[in-house]
Amino acid sequence: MSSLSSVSATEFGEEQRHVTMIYTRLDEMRDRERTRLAETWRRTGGTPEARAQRDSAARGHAERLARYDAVESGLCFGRLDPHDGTPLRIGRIGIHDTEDPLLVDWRAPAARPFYVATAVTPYGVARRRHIRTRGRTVVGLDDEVLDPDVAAAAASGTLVGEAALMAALDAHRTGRMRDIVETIQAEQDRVIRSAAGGVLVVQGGPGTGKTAVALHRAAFLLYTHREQFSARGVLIVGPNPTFLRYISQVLPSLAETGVVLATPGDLFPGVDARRAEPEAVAEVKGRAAMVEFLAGAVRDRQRVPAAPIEIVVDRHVLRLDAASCEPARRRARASGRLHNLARPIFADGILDVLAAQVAERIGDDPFWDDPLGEDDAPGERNLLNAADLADIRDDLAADPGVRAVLDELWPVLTPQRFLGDLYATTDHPDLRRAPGGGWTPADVPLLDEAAELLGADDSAARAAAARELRTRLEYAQGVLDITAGSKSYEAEADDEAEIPNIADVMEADMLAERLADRQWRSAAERAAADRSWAYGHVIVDEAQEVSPMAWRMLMRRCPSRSMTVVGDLAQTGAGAGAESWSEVLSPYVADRWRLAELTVSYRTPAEIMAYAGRMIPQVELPRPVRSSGVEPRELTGDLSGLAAIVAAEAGGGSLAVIVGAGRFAEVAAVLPELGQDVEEPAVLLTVTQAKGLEFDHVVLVDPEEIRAGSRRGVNDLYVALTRATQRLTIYRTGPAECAGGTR
Ligand SMILES: Nc1ncnc2c1ncn2[C@@H]1O[C@H](COP(=O)(O)OP(=O)(O)OP(=O)(O)O)[C@@H](O)[C@H]1O
Repeated sequence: MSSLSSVSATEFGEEQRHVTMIYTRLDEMRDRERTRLAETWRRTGGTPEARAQRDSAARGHAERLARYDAVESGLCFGRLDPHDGTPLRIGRIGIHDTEDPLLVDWRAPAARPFYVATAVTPYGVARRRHIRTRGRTVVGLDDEVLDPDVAAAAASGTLVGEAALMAALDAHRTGRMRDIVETIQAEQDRVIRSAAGGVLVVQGGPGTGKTAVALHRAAFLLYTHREQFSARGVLIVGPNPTFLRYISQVLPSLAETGVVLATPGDLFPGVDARRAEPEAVAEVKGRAAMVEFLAGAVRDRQRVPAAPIEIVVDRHVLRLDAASCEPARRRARASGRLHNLARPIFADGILDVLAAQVAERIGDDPFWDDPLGEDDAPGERNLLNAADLADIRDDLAADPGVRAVLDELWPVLTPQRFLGDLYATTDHPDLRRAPGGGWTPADVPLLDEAAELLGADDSAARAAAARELRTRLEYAQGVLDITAGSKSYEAEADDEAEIPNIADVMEADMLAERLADRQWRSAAERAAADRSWAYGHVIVDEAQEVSPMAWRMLMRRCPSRSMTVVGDLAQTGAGAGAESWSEVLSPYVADRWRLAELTVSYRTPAEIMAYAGRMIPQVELPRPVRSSGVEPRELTGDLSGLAAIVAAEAGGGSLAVIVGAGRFAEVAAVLPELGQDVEEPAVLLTVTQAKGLEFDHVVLVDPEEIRAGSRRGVNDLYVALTRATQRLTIYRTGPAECAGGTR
């Protein structure tokens, strides 16, 4: 077992000197970036390409500066003393002094023993030290001697850096999640450093650190595969904007900024899905059956006339009916193209039908079988040739009446128009709604599905891209010609003859590609604006809430299937949420996914966990790592009593009042000062809103109503019971005669 050792004043001083040296080096790095940034901005003018290069260089300097600022607090937090060799300091980023590492990045392989070494498996480490700092001052050192000879060395379940861990867990919550880089536990470290490829599912009860682990894994992957993942971007999906705000500071504090945080409702660029709708409707929209429903609705928009249609073109009355249009529809469908891309085939077929009717009227030769009388040879029945027919088709294609009929029979559709029209006309009772009024989060996967079914007529965009590529190629060729010219001139000096020139190492098309890649927007920004962007890695948090339709959309964003799926099936609240990971994943990766389980709850104290165990004995709970010494209390009273409790708690750490959705309005009326901004000291939330969050003190109103409130009421109650880090109050609103009383 590891043992704590006392630290002498000399050692304290030595540690302070080293920490000061690291900060001095950080200051130098910062100054250098600041100077470079200023120099870059001073460079003005030049070609558009030179300006773009300057912008991109400036962006790089600014990002590095921001990174150095972000790691200021707790820059160096650990030290490993090997049995032989020099000690290693572990910190938020790697810092070198000439050859030697002053500070090893926590993600580097050399830092790993800091998180996983135990007395049983010390990885060559004799001592592990947690360094606590305030500002730049060392305020505490916690040492563990990893001694395999100490008795009872088989202590499994040993907490790594227990003092530092307990200090972190007991700290007040602020409404912003903190990183756990100083106290990552061994089972968490294994998940964080798991290989990037394939789908990794991280299952664990509330408070086991799933979110924390997912975010640190993002930082680890970006560090380990920087090229690959910063070019394609990493997407982190969370259940709602409040949750994303709650976790938004973690990656910046780990000096990683190039990550896209989004809810599933944010993933259709150009659509702001804020409209609310009943859970039952969202559930219907999330079902896998919507795939067929939408596909059927697209086919329904590929029509033939139910009754004959007449179109007047140049005084000719032309007719279309089901029989004459059916071959065009068959041919368009058989092409296998998506709806919008198959429309030209359908239109061609219809124009053929109409052109034939016009030709029959104006080109018919009544004397075709006896053109000059007597025994003259028969001619063509129709006087028009192929060119005449083509002219007729062109005229028809431009005719507004014909175009209107084509739009009626096979309209070119955007996903928004298609879905809005479908909702307005469907006889599905849950889905029918008037046009307009915006989109809900559950509409977004349907818009995405519709986009896949409809296809974009991107011929104009492709032509523009081809034009741009030509321009880039010409420009690149120009650059190569100029540098090749300057080479032959400079090569007169012998010593420069060996210096390779850009024209020697790069073809024009390669250079053109580089120029295209070097965009001024970051990969994360470009990804967020592009529906068809393929991310390098996708992390889905609270993944149990994701509906089958939303999974389809997420999988489209990650064709490489390099994914981390984080959740707890026992907490599923959404009607369309998951009950089994294999059910969720098998359509995409069959059984090729791996499971990691987290078993220890770092949030919920033993007293609250035991209480939860009594309330919901059917749920298997994670093992709490600490106790608060405070038993949950049960109170009964009316709603004004609730207001009194909230008022009495003011200033005692973060507080959340959690209610079932059905009681929200009523409770909000008596607690008007409470909003939903989790950075405020006290908030009022529904269970769904509280998912993934935590507070020092939770007041849970009428738990039995939450349990009875939905098909997944037990899961909701489980979520609500496990949000507190210190204290839990159960408040039951009893009959009037109990008003204000407690029991
Ligand atoms: N190794 C650790 N060191 C310090 N704090 C930790 C550690 N692991 C988890 N925590 C803390 O425990 C709390 C719960 O973590 P987190 O929110 O990641 O759990 P979760 O499994 O996602 O919970 P839920 O299922 O409720 O969403 C957070 O405050 C987190 O910072």
